[in-house]
Amino acid sequence: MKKVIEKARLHYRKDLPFVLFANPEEDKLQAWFQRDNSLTLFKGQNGFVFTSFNKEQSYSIEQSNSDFYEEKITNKSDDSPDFEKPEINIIEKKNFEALVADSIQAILEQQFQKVVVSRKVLLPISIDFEVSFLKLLSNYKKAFRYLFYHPKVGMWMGASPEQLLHIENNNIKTVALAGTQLYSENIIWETKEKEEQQFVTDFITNQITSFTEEMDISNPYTEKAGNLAHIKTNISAKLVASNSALEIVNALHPTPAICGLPKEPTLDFILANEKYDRKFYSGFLGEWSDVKKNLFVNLRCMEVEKEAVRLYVGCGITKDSNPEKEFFETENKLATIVKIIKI
Ligand SMILES: C=C(O[C@@H]1C=C(C(=O)O)C=C[C@H]1O)C(=O)O
Repeated sequence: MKKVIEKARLHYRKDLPFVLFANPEEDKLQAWFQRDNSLTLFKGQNGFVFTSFNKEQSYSIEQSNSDFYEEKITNKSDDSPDFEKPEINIIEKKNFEALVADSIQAILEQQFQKVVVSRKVLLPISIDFEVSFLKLLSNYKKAFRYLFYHPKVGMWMGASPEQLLHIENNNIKTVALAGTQLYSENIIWETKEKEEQQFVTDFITNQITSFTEEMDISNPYTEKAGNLAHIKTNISAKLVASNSALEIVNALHPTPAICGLPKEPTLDFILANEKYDRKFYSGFLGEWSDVKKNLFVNLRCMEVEKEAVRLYVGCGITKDSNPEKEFFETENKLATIVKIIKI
């Protein structure tokens, strides 16, 4: 594993693009190191895809222009002290609660049924990205863990609990994930959370129906993600046409797990009201090849700069939401990613 981390350090010093990633439940670290610093648009070619929330930026670390490495993850769970979560900023809290209140109002006016609003938290610190990524790897084994760097895009890392799409041998798999609370032994979900998650399941199954047959939809169940719990439904089916993957991604993204229902008015609402650019947060990323597509939603992530990190968090709003409760939900999500920071 040292080899990949050292190679990443050298590549970073040379300002060359790379991505390191580990699939959920796998103790295998995979890496693509690009041979030059070109910024390549994603057009369905083999490689690693990195796409922004608004799809305006969609890039590929192309297989044909990169060296691939794979190593067993050997670092043990890191029990060094966690980075302390910053104190709550009263202005940020008020602003976010006002955004949630506006969202509820729009829902009551029947502009849409559910919207996911988010915020960004700036920490003026310089982090050790190698150690932080190692901590992320060992702390969130059930998540899709990654570190992406491109000199023309920046550095991002995260531990996503949410698969957008998996396609292999004409079998398609995805999930509907929503509803959040702190993890405990006996979790009870309220109607609000169940409804919020059902919106996602219905949207996804609707969007993929015309591309698939023999769809199988699991019952919703509780899924642990770090110290949080979500409601999850597994959806699988067979593809009716083998070259429809790009169309399916377009039909799915952005799902109501990170945007809203219906898609268009909620996207407009987010762009008009969040008042910041989500960039790659809640976009999608992952492997894309002729044999396999394995994409995840970019959640529980941060953007790493030389002297600052930006953390991105959001939550789903329905008519029954409570602004302060939703703010604390984003604080809990923040805690999962802040934990892995090493300065
Ligand atoms: C938007 C985020 O997470 C999404 C929203 C959730 C919710 O509203 O409960 C739960 C899981 C994710 O689908 C985030 O982590 O920033």
